[in-house]
Amino acid sequence: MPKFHVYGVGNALVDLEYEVPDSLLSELKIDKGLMTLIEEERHHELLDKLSTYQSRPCGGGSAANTITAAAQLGSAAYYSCKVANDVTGTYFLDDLSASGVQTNLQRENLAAGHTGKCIVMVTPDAERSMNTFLGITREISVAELDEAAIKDSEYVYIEGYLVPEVNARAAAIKAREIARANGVKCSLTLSDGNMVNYFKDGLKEIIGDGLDMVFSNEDEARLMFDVTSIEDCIEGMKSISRQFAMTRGPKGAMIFDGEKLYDIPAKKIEAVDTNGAGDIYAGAFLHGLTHGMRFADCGELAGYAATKLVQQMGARLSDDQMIEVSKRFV
Ligand SMILES: Nc1ncnc2c1ncn2[C@@H]1O[C@H](COP(=O)(O)OP(=O)(O)OP(=O)(O)O)[C@@H](O)[C@H]1O
Ligand SMILES: O=C(O)C(=O)C[C@H](O)[C@H](O)CO
Repeated sequence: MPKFHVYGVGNALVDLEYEVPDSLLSELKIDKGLMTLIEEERHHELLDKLSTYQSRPCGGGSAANTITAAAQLGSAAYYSCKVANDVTGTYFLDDLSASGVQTNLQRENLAAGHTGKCIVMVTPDAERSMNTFLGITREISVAELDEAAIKDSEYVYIEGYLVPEVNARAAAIKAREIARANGVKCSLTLSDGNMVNYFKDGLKEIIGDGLDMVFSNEDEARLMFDVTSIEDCIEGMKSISRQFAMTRGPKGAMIFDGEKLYDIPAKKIEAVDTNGAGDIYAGAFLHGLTHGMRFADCGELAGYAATKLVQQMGARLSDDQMIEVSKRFV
């Protein structure tokens, strides 16, 4: 038995989440529903403009959300990432260790700098628009990978958000190569429309000659394969991965186990914040896959967890909430 069920690699970010009206997005020229990379100056400018709004920090980072969710459900999990020796970095690491996630980082050896932060603006339609200041995670590279841990894992999970920086992309590709050479399954999330729009070739480099499992929402799939119909998205997803899950917000998800396609509807609920919906979906799905659950049941578990998450603010559920999720699927 491998030591880890899931090994993730991605950005380490702490989210600062704000509930804002749509008019503020237009005023601040924010791309609605997308993730935009910003520099430190813009980060401070946005914080100033948001100073009259309530916010609370919360562990974020797409793959970190996924790996944490899997760990909360009981998976043995590892996360490769980079934080600085500041308050935000300590906050991020405390969060990971509270969920039992192992990492490559040692608190006494953290470099100086700024840990990455993501300003998440949530509008009344529950859509999240993100502005990310990567800080030190911009430097994530193959040095953050733990080859022995990858070899001792059942699944590697890579976030598409690693694609813009050459060194980060190299780490994603290396993680896939180590996995492939050692019979470890490899999965990826396409992450975001902007990543697909601007870095499609880089994502193709990460995908290589195909993966075991890919997570995408339907908009990302449309952009990735330059198609409009859901049928063409499905064909596109089949061309890059043996299995896949294509999430569709309130419509649920379409999942493919290599032979059969399942259309799994979502429960009708009132969503307040969709930040992290795709992340927790992937985490619960990977937990199911690595714990002998049938493929369709992984989709049910993932959808249940994601639908629970979007009914509250923040990208993560508490340990107690995750225990409730897991109890429904024993
Ligand atoms: N409005 C909603 N009602 C019910 N379930 C929802 C809703 N929005 C999201 N979900 C659940 O979350 C899953 C993932 O949602 P979605 O397709 O929006 O992911 P995403 O776009 O990757 O999210 P994000 O990028 O914000 O993490 C859906 O398959 C569904 O189970
Ligand atoms: O911007 C990135 O790189 C992200 O991964 C953003 C995350 O999805 C965000 O922190 C959500 O928790």
